[in-house]
Amino acid sequence: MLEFEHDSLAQRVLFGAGRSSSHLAAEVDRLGATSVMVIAGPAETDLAKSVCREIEPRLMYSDVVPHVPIETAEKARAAASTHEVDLLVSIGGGSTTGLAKAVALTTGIPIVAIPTTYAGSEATNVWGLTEASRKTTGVDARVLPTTVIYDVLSLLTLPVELSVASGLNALAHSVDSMWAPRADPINSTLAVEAIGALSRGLREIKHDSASQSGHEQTLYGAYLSAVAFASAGSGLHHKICHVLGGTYNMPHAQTHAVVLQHVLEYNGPYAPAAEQRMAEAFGSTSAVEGLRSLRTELDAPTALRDYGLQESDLDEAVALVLDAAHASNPRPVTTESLTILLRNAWAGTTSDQESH
Ligand SMILES: NC(=O)c1ccc[n+]([C@@H]2O[C@H](COP(=O)([O-])OP(=O)(O)OC[C@H]3O[C@@H](n4cnc5c(N)ncnc54)[C@H](O)[C@@H]3O)[C@@H](O)[C@H]2O)c1
Ligand SMILES: O=C(O)CCC(=O)CC(=O)O
Repeated sequence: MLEFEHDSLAQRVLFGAGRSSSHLAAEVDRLGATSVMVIAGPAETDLAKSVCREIEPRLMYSDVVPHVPIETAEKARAAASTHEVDLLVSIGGGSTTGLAKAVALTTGIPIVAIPTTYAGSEATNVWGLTEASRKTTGVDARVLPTTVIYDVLSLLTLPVELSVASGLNALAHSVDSMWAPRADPINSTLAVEAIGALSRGLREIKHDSASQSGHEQTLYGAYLSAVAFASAGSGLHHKICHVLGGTYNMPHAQTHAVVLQHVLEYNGPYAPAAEQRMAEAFGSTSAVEGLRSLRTELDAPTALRDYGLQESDLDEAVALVLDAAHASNPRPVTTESLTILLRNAWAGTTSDQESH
């Protein structure tokens, strides 16, 4: 029996290599904006100047901080108010999009997002803010960018390690969508298509870090993944990464890249239909094996301890994730099972090697 409720988010998506500048000018015109605030971190300033060459921004704003601390959000909101901004343009990764969303959340100012990583925040109505070492997330229609402009040329500068980690962040949106609280046949289908595109694209990028077709496939897969994630919600994987990012200031993409294999190994046997569909998308006999061999080929990040998590943080992290873990998970999550999962992710060992 097929029975589900599905909400699709309305958004304009413009995809084209070398088109970001003209697409942005056309969108500013279409939206009738007269006071544009461009948000781009210091490393993306030159790119932003180039992308904005056909418009006249009122303000170029570069105070971007990972995980959007509330103080950073408040300063950006004040700048938007001082300059009577009527359109936000974010040019950068998820941290930059996240800051634009924080401004939109309290002001309702529309966003045009031009992503430069595969994080996918541009396609979701999810916001995140960090206050006193705790990350809060929420869903609000005001933060969904009105328009997303994808230009693969803005991603060719990504170092291969960051492409891999960020691409695996996108892959995690898809895999987790297969068992997240609002998983349904529509978001599962998007997720499966995304897994195929991301696997192909990332292999091409690993072979040639400036491969345009590799980045294009990965960008397409990242968009589909984010749409699936926005629709299906956060599953166990996202709950874990949310705690690790917000509480221990772990780097977002690398954390996702490490944790994904452990969550897939944990849940896969308890979700056989999803596992089978993902296996086909990976072109493998099982999803677990498909992800394992992709990660090996990509030389993906393997251990959370390499990214700043201390062994002494693990017990607290387990407790925080358990508080947030959703009952929809296909396999029950207990203190013991989560401790093993997180300890393995911390040490970079697999469930059959068990770290102690
Ligand atoms: N709200 C959502 O739906 C959602 C979804 C995914 C991620 N996020 C949030 O996004 C943040 C992580 O985003 P991220 O992983 O993109 O990291 P990021 O935006 O912090 O960027 C990581 C690094 O990559 C650099 N960079 C970005 N684009 C580049 C390019 N094209 N070439 C070279 N360097 C480049 C940046 O300068 C930065 O140093 C987290 O805070 C996460 O919570 C939110
Ligand atoms: O915007 C946020 O910080 C919360 C959503 C998020 O980070 C999704 C993810 O974990 O990739």
